[in-house]
Amino acid sequence: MNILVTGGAGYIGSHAVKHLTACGHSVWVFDNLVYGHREAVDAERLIEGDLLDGALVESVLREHQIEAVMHFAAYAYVGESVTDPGKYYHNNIVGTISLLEAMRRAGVERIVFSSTCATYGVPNQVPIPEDHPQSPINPYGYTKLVIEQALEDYRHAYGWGYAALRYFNASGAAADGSIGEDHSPETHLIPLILEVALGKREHISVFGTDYPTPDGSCIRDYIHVDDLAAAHLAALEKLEPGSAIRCNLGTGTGVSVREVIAACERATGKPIKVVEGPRREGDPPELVADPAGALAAIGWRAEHTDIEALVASAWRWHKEHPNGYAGG
Ligand SMILES: NC(=O)c1ccc[n+]([C@@H]2O[C@H](COP(=O)([O-])OP(=O)(O)OC[C@H]3O[C@@H](n4cnc5c(N)ncnc54)[C@H](O)[C@@H]3O)[C@@H](O)[C@H]2O)c1
Ligand SMILES: O=c1ccn([C@@H]2O[C@H](COP(=O)(O)OP(=O)(O)O[C@H]3O[C@H](CO)[C@H](O)[C@H](O)[C@H]3O)[C@@H](O)[C@H]2O)c(=O)[nH]1
Repeated sequence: MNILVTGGAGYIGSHAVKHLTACGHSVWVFDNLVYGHREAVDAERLIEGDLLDGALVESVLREHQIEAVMHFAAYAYVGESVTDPGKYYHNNIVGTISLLEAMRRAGVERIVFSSTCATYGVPNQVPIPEDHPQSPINPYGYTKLVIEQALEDYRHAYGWGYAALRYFNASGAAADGSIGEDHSPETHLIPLILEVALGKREHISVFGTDYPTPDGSCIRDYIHVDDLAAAHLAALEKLEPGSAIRCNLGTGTGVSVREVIAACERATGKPIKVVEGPRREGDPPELVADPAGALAAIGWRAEHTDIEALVASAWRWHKEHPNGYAGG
């Protein structure tokens, strides 16, 4: 299939591109490289451009006879979305509508969209099933919820098939060590801990030790990027005209911040200095996916379920690329 991957030079998108290509699909990457990395993808498959340029997107869709879009491109810093909401509403909503309209003009009617567990807000039930109310607590989560609704409206109006995949905490790196996580600035827990192991950072702060969890730190569901990539293809293969797939992508197992730190110590063989800090605003105590919906909807379940092995895959990338892609 001819597939356009927006945001394909970013962390999760580049892993999806690698997987789709390995499975024999013809993949084109559309990325403005604001946060993405040229080195993360095959240069011949990279189209540099912005989603807000609808005419360019339309011409790319037509030229490469694109049959389906995987849409990863977005801004994804929760904290920044609170302090600079316009940046998020503009890029994530206006940018996506620009993409959808270009697809409409070019006659492309299948899309797999990167949504997030942040659309649930503070859950009233854990593990979280797909029919849990969606009530985001930050602008980032709202932008993703708006697009979920837009996709439903396009399905209703035009008979499109779409999948909204709500990821939990994307983590890990490709098994062959070729690509990995390189966000700048980095805010995610695992790469920050690994920077301590590399000697680039003095300590890791635990954001809150008084949560109502067994060890007092927050619990999350860490899902390997290779599993996310496989889920995207599984969802795409299920898409029919008029079909709507909404599923959580997680392992179903919660891991606390302290447990992640301990797994990093084991995987790296290095002691990690920990500083206990206050809670970070907007962090729900526990976010864990109910994975049953994804198994039923797209026949997918996470294969990387061991946190130490997941961290080890990330460690391989960070050890070999201590300065990320910039270091070669
Ligand atoms: N990282 C996570 O844990 C997580 C969890 C849930 C959902 N998501 C979602 O998954 C997607 C990918 O996340 P990621 O961690 O790989 O982020 P990332 O920043 O590494 O990748 C996003 C890519 O999109 C590109 N981009 C952004 N706006 C663009 C635009 N207007 N036009 C063209 N390209 C544009 C960026 O340059 C970047 O390469 C995002 O939509 C994010 O909201 C991520
Ligand atoms: O230095 C740090 C960084 C994080 N944490 C904690 O580690 C856990 C994971 O934090 P991350 O920042 O790695 O991930 P989030 O759970 O905040 O964010 C993830 O889930 C969000 C939805 O809530 C968004 O989708 C976002 O893109 C995705 O990375 C949280 O409990 C956080 O408080 C720390 O204790 N110290």
